[in-house]
Amino acid sequence: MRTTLIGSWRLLAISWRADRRKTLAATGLMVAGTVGGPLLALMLGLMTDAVISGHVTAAVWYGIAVAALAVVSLTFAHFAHIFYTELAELAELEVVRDLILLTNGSEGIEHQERAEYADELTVLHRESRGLIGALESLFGILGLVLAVVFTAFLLAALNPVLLLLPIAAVPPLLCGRWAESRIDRAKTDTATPTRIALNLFRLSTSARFAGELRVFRLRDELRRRHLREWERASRGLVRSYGRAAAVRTLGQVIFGLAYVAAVLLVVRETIAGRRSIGDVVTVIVLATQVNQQVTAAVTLLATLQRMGSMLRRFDFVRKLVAVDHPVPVDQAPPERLSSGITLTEVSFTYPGTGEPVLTDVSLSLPAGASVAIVGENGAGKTTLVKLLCGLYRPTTGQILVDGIDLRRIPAESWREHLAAGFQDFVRFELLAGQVVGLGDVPRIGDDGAIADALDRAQGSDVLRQLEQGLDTQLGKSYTEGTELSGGQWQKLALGRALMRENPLLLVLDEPTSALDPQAEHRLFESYAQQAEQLRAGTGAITLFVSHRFSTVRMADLIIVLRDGRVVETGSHDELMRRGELYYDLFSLQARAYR
Ligand SMILES: Nc1ncnc2c1ncn2[C@@H]1O[C@H](COP(=O)(O)OP(=O)(O)OP(=O)(O)O)[C@@H](O)[C@H]1O
Repeated sequence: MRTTLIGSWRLLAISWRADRRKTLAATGLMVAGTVGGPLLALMLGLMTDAVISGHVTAAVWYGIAVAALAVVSLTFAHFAHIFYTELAELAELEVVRDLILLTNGSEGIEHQERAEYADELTVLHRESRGLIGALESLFGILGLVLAVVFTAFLLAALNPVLLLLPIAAVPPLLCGRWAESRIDRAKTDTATPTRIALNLFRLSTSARFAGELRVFRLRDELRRRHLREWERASRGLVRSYGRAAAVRTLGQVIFGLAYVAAVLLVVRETIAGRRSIGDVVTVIVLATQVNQQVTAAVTLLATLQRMGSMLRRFDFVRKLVAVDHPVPVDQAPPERLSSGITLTEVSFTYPGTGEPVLTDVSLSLPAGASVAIVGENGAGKTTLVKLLCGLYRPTTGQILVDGIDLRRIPAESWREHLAAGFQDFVRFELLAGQVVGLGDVPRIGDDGAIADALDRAQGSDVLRQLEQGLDTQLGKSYTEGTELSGGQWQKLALGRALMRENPLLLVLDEPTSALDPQAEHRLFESYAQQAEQLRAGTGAITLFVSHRFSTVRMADLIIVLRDGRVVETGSHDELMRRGELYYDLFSLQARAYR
């Protein structure tokens, strides 16, 4: 009940924030529409008595009142609906915006690794579509409360025993609430298979994976898996829907018996001459309305309860996303790096996993240096990069930027001083210029800056191949969209990484994996120049992760990772002289290319 009440209050607040005038209008219309019902029952009774006693004028006026009230109760709800729909659209926009902010506006991305976060988000996405129904239910309930009070008053005036009729409405309400909470629990229990089934469906229908799916003949396998997960989810849901329906029916049967008893009571009093025929008409109509009110209340409360649960889920997700700050966040990042970035005994374990991915990493990345991180697959290179970008926080140990604990620098401010090209870069389906310009949003329309960044990323050739240059729409989602090759997308992503002119840290995580050897070579020459400029400008560190040792050797400092530990650091020459892991990896690759 608490969840429903709090949820209703919050829903009303969302609606009020969205549009006060429309909220008031919708409430007024709904209240008038629902109170019209019991009034109509009263007028019908009075009209019947007027007809029987031969008071024609009174009967006509009562008849007009009945007609007017019938129009009010039948039509006002429709007018109110127009307002709800608009309000619900605005409210849904607010909820969707909150969802996007919750997912992307947080400090780190730890929460996105957690299964319970993904499950809650799956349910939230689905439930947020029900806002129109929820708002309608909320206003409907407000009107119903008034209608029930008014009906109870009229029934009590006829015979106080009839007040038991609304009381008999309590069992269906309780049964309805119980049923709804079972359904809610079933949704949470089945969120994991639902999410997996949705992912498999996306995988099976996405054009991006179509080639691989066909080559490996995965269609049937994916379909089988999708079906299995879907059946797991729907079996749980169907079972809970069945139980819920049985319990709801039980509640309605209890009320039905009370309804029959109430009508029989008034009929008996009328036969005994203590009541008029008009009273019987009034009671029959009122009792029918109580039945409708109860059925409506059960349905509306169920919707509200569902919405209350959705808003509670929001709070749960907010808590998951919230980051506790063990140290005050009170430092600005330096405008220029003077000493560099230091890691002291940094260890990191991904949320929800037991094994550390990085262990006791202590490093000094000097200001202005170009640094390469190498190591076998799974050694922890990308994880280290993500820690430096502030996407995760070390489980233990510290990262210091010119002596300032990174945790004390607001995440947003730190990221403003980063430029990054990731291994799993995003293929934004936008205009080509925007795909690059997103790297520095304030300059997204600055064609000169975009062309310059692309030039430094050795990606100007991509532009020349596009018919409308920077204004070419990219992506297969558009009929007119141009699709690019993997390497072309990567060049644009690199251009995006180079849009920011004065970063403190330029991160390039396998920036050349999709490029041909010539393009790669030109790119690294260009990086060397940029690293030089950045060194002179902001003292920035250029950090890149690469498996290609011919490029790695250019770095001032090479860090060799193995199983999450730093096993060697030094320049290419130093590491070659040492003759350990770096020497082995380098020699192996050199032999393979010979
Ligand atoms: N999001 C994640 N959740 C849990 N474990 C993860 C996650 N991402 C990576 N790992 C694990 O962390 C380890 C290091 O991964 P990481 O991506 O940092 O390696 P890498 O050195 O960059 O590898 P590669 O050269 O293949 O890109 C791997 O064992 C991987 O399974």
